[in-house]
Amino acid sequence: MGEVDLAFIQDPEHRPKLSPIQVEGIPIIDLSPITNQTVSNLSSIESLVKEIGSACKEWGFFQVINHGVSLTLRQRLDKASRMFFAQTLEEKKKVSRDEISLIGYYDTELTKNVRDWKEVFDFLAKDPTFIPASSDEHDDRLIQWTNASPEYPSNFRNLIQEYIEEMEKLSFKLMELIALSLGLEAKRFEEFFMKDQTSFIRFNHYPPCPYPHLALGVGRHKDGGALTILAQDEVGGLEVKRKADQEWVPVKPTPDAYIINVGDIIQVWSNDLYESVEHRVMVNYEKERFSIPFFFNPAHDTEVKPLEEMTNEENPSKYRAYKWGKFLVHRKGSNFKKQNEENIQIYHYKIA
Ligand SMILES: O=C(O)CCC(=O)C(=O)O
Ligand SMILES: [Fe+2]
Repeated sequence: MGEVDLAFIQDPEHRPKLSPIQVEGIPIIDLSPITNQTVSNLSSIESLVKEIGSACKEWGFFQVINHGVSLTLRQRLDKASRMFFAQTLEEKKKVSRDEISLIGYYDTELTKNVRDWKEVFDFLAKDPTFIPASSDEHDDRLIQWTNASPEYPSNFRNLIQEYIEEMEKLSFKLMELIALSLGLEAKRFEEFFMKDQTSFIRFNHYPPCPYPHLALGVGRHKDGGALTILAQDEVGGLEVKRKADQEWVPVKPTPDAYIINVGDIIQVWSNDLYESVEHRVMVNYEKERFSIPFFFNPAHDTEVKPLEEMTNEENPSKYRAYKWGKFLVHRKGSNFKKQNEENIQIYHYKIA
């Protein structure tokens, strides 16, 4: 691709700095106190809970090590994902997203109306997943999203399913730690994810880009769900907007670590105590990059609003309730088609 395709070009204020500042990055948290154990013995994990709480408050992002997810499994999945993307476009399009089931392969995703320099393959944790038929609040119809099953590599589907189980286990543990850090019962969030979860995993491939100073792999955005668990490879490119000074800070790859970020739903549940932080992905002139985020999302009919325990007379609820499924459908629509307005954001539900 020699010529610049304008669809990918970011407005000047959103273009990346190719040599980002080298600074102390997001905290690295050692999960060994809870690996292979239940989060029941509060005293042994007190300092871990504090670390999680400060990371959520100060950064909205952290990395975890000693998380209990098998490295071999991660490596096998990573290899399978590379094999999948190395196929011809024609092969990959056999498992394309369609207008009904917005899950599968896609290479023309937009973030805030600018095209991302990437191709993706999405796979649901629960098949089928129930989703509202439209974002119209008066429309009660539901549809089902289902997974497309890639034929190649032949073990891809099984590996994905095995890995999703690990991601779910880790997500539940992290949600318990986050609940404790907010002064809530460890299992406070469990009910939202027990039935009809809308979680999904995404395989991202960012090919080398001839104009990395103008385009982004993923434009600046906040994750709309509850929690994201990201595996990035050794190339690097993820940047997080540091809350302290609004600088874009690179997240340096740490071998076998997962990057965790709080999504919009936790921001609302916590009544803004924790914030869903903006991030973006830079692309690279020479190197391709792969990443695998797992988006831990509640059931479509979850009514998202600040938890009662997080509000009181001095600190009233900062958001009106909204239905997660409606938000998700609205957001997905804007990733699919260019729109004349900004895509849906939680601040649209903010009580002034
Ligand atoms: O590839 C990455 O490092 C992050 C991707 C991301 O932020 C997303 O897919 O929401
Ligand atoms: Fe993201």
